[in-house]
Amino acid sequence: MLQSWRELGKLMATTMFVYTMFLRLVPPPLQNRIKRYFRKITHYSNPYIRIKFHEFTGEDYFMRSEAYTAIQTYLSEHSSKQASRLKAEEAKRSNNSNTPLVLSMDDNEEIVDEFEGIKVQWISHKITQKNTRSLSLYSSADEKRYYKLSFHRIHKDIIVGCYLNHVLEEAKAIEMKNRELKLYSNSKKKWSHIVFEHPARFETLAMDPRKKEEIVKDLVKFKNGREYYKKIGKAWKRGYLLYGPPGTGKSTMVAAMANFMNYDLYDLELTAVKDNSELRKLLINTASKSIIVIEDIDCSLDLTGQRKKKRENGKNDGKEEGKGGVRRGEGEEDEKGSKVTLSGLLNVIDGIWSACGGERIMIFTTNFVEKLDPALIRRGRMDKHIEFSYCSYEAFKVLARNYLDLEYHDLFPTIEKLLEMTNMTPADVAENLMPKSLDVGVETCLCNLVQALEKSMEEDSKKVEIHEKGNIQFTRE
Ligand SMILES: Nc1ncnc2c1ncn2[C@@H]1O[C@H](COP(=O)(O)OP(=O)(O)OP(=O)(O)O)[C@@H](O)[C@H]1O
Ligand SMILES: [Mg+2]
Repeated sequence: MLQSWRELGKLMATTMFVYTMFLRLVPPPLQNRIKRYFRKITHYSNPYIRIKFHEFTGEDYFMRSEAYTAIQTYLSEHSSKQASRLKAEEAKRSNNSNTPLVLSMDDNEEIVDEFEGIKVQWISHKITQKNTRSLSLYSSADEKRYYKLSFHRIHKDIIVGCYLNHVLEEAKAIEMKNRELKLYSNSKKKWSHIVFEHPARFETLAMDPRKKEEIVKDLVKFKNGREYYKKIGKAWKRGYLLYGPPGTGKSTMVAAMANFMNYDLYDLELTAVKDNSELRKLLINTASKSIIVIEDIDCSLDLTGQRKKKRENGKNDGKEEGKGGVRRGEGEEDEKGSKVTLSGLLNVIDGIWSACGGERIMIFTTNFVEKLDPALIRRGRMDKHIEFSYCSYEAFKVLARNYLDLEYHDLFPTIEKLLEMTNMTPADVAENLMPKSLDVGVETCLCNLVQALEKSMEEDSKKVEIHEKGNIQFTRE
């Protein structure tokens, strides 16, 4: 293919040369007519179609073309494998890319791309024009760049109809992959953001590997589920409830999910939301491909009882005051705190927000799942409930790998037994494994952990003793 393009190029160049020489010999009135005929002849004899995408468009060539940028992104992913002349530019910082440089094809370089078995050719052209008007001290020339796409006439419909769309979609996906993630938080009715740079990854998360794999599969299925959600007529949203004791990795899991999905994170502080309508506005203003997390949902709203429970001391209006001054009923006034209600939250999750296109994940975390209103966490709202518990031996092995670069040690079996006999959170195990100074060796760290586990066991047995004594006294009384 490339060979035939080259040959065709040579033939065209020779023909163009002969043609221009010939035009010079012809008197001007005849030139236009000859030009018209020549265009017709070349149109029928040349089987290839060429499309140019200029870098700058608009009347004064001031606007950078989005199509050009997208093509550049798309080709930079393919060109580094094919093109022999590349140019390097500094990459934007991103969680998923460790390479500081991005390679793309150099000017006047060409590559061949394939789509549904059809080969197309891309050439990056640079034209340098003398710029007499330029006041720049550094450059006296105007550089114009464009990409030229060539393909056989018979594939026109597929290339124009599908391939170009494919290029734009792929470019979007590449940009998403390489972008900086953002962490949004809400204050004064608005979202503000900072760059999200959390190192948590599924590989470093200490939990049962089977459970981890199940969660990863679930996320992948969700990510690729655009058509599926359309087919079943459900909004492309998924809810996760993460519950378990403090320090078991719930917040770490949220960060790992954001990194894995390459989604922005919206940390929604419900107690800072004035009322249901503000909540609605905030949620509508979240972007597609994002995770909205409400940490410690049991503390954010009073969602701990039945929604219809009546207040014992006051007028029985079917509403109750929440822990943070947040109420559970509709329309109740509270001058001090947030007036977000459980039903308000449910309405937003199920209502308008669900109708916002694009994939979004909502996560609630809590230490007390049993206190939550079942309506809030029923399947369909919180589709997947993930329990976080105390450190198992499998989880310990991940932490030992993370913190000490250790696959096995003679103390591992002792630690395994101790972990079966007492409860310690991954946060505490991690704290004990962390070397306290640079000269502390692996063995010292493991011994620290063994001691901490033994101490925890002693405390457990003391608690049992006190409990038993209490029971005995109670029965005597
Ligand atoms: N499963 C885990 N895997 C790896 N590190 C963990 C895990 N659990 C806890 N840690 C470590 O302990 C620290 C605290 O964990 P994290 O904040 O995720 O706990 P949490 O479950 O969100 O607690 P809380 O309920 O108090 O919010 C983390 O910074 C992390 O270093
Ligand atoms: Mg947390």
